[in-house]
Amino acid sequence: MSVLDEILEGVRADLADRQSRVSLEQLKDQARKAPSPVDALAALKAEGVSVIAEVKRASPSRGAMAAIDDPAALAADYEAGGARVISVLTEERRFGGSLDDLTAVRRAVQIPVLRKDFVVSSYQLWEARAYGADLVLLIVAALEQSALVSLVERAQSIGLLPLVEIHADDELDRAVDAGARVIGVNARNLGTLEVDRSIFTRLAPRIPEGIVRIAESGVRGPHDLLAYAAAGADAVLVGESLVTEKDPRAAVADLVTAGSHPALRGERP
Ligand SMILES: O=P(O)(O)OC[C@@H](O)[C@@H](O)c1c[nH]c2ccccc12
Repeated sequence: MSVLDEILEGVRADLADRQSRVSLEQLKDQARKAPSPVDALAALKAEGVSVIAEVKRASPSRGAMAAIDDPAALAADYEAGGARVISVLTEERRFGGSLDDLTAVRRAVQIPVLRKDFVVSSYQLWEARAYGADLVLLIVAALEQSALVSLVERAQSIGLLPLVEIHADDELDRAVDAGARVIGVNARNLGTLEVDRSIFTRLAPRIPEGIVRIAESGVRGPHDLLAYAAAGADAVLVGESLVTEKDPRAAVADLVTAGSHPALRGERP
């Protein structure tokens, strides 16, 4: 079984448990009372390379990574450093996240917040909204095409912007067919956990004009951001190198400075 399959098994079990405790009607009610969504598309399309800074305690590839006692304070630091979006891992078993982290972060920042999880059901979209997310990750490799299509539509209909994640050519076609307006290329293969940054370089030129292109994983500092930018990234998603930093605010600011260099303006190879 691949790592992704193992993760999905745990995700489905935890989801069934939550569904037995909280009805969809209750969730929808909570979602109606949540703060209205922030315009995440505008944030991602703003000038320069947008930095999406991630709150992540652990991962299957690294194990425990950072303690993060106060995710809200970390997110506020990211925002102060110039991040345009905050990504919050909510998967519990392998990434050490929670929906409570999502709410804590939502309350601490003004910028859009992404629920980073393994979404397999529209129930999780309502959760994302109920706990304050503006964007939701949809991983093509984890979904049948019909499920991907309906989750993209459902997410949009409840005010969530879907970030559709791919790792291979056929997945790009599926993401475009599903109507994705924002596509993330994950340099990490979720089957094997290996990182290969050249995958973004290879896939980005094939992403149709008008779709936001995000490079995910493997950004260790400004140098990697610039390489992704040169390959056409509108935004980068950065986790490990920020959560393990002593001064995450300064680390984000360094990335933002690199990403706002005038030489990058209008770049779209
Ligand atoms: O920690 P990194 O290498 O900066 O990567 C961040 C992010 O791309 C990674 O956490 C991620 C990308 N896609 C995912 C899907 C599920 C869980 C995690 C991820």
